[in-house]
Amino acid sequence: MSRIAEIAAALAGYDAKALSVEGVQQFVEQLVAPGVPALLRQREDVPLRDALGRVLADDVVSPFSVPPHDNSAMDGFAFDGAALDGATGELPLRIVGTALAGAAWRGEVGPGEALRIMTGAVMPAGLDTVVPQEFCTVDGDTLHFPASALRRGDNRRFAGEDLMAGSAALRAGDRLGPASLGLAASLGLATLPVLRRLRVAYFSTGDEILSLGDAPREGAVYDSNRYTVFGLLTRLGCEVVDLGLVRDDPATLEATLRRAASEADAIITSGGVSVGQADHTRAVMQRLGDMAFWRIAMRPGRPMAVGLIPRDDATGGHAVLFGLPGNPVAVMVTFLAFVRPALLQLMGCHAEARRPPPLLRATSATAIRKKPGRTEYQRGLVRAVPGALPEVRIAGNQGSGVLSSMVEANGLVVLHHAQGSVEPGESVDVMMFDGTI
Ligand SMILES: Nc1nc2c(c(=O)[nH]1)N[C@H]1C(S)=C(S)[C@@H](COP(=O)(O)OP(=O)(O)OC[C@H]3O[C@@H](n4cnc5c(N)ncnc54)[C@H](O)[C@@H]3O)O[C@H]1N2
Ligand code: MOO
Repeated sequence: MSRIAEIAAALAGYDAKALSVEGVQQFVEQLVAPGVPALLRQREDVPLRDALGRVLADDVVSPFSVPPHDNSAMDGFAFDGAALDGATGELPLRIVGTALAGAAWRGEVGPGEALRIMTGAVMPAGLDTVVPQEFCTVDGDTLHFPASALRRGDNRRFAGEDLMAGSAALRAGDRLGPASLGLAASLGLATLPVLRRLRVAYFSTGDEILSLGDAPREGAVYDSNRYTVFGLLTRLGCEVVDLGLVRDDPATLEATLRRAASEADAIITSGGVSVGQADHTRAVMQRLGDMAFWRIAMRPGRPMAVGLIPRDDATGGHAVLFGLPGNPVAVMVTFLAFVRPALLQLMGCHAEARRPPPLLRATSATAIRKKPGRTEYQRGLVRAVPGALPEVRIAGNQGSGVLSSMVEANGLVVLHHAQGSVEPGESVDVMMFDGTI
């Protein structure tokens, strides 16, 4: 049985003509899963800066505690906080020396004494409290501060409060961001083991599409999808293979798909997956690969194809194909809903790193018409409202060819499958883009 038929047979209530968004997500997760282990074996060590945006191959265990010693969180004076017990009014302490960050203080600090200390300097044994210098008056070698200004233990940072020796600092499958790089650096690591970057090939189809540089022609539009897809893949950290604009001709389409499958782990096409008569795309995909053509209960993004295109070599491997609908906003929404999680899975990310951006609750400033029975994604502009839920306003024309409203928007209002129309003032879920798409 083909892999597509196998997954379809195992999914309760599967209907290729009426799939829910969640049904597609489950299907795609199962489709890409068998390809993941082979990719996980391909790894390299890279200098720390080059690890930004890559997926970590192994857990990183902290070889020592960070910070390595108890230290001061403030510039001020360290002392034994027992002096605060029952104290009222001004507390006098005798200053016996200075501890600078980076150099341990070797002397003794006894009862009634304090040590001038800088932020980050090691707390000497027996001292547990730091009074910030703003609270203090210094008179010769004597220090005064109001006892009520602090409590015992204030302004001391504990050894290991960031990382304990032996604890997991970073987890295999993490997507490494700026904080991860900094954390690795705090452990003294100059390189990190990362997984191979995922290679994704993409092309556009359609005889009415123009490449940049072509003269405008009646009835034709410029190829915007290839640039949107480039941006989406690059942000995800993929290596991109741009196979250009492909004419709607079976031989060229077949040659391009074969090349894409041999060069890449995944393929993204746009256009030609609906029911139009002139489209050869569907037929060629079906002939070459193990494919499903769906109508999804969502808007935009109703028609979509998914499948496996075998490689021409002897490995028996295949590339995962996502045939996205041609309309430019449908490309972005189907990418966010289905392609992004699948590519993150292939990249070796663990389940948490594959999650979609969290949904934010916002008050709709606009009436929204919506039929129950499909998931809708409307472009919205969210703004903060002091003391209340954020407000979201539907941005511009919602036609699935209208990219300008996507540029204007900062999030997608997610109208769930069973949800109906929304009145102004009702609250809705919004998925903020936040650098994701
Ligand atoms: N009778 C039906 N017609 C349509 C249906 C349907 O179910 N029944 N679905 C509609 C929906 S929804 C969509 S989405 C589109 C998807 O069609 P295709 O994937 O076959 O895409 P095309 O027909 O090739 O193009 C659709 C639209 O997008 C423009 N386009 C295509 N590629 C690009 C590109 N690279 N850059 C910019 N714009 C592009 C193209 O010019 C068309 O306007 O089908 C509906 N029809
Ligand atoms: O998928 Mo079409 O409206 O979803 O653009």
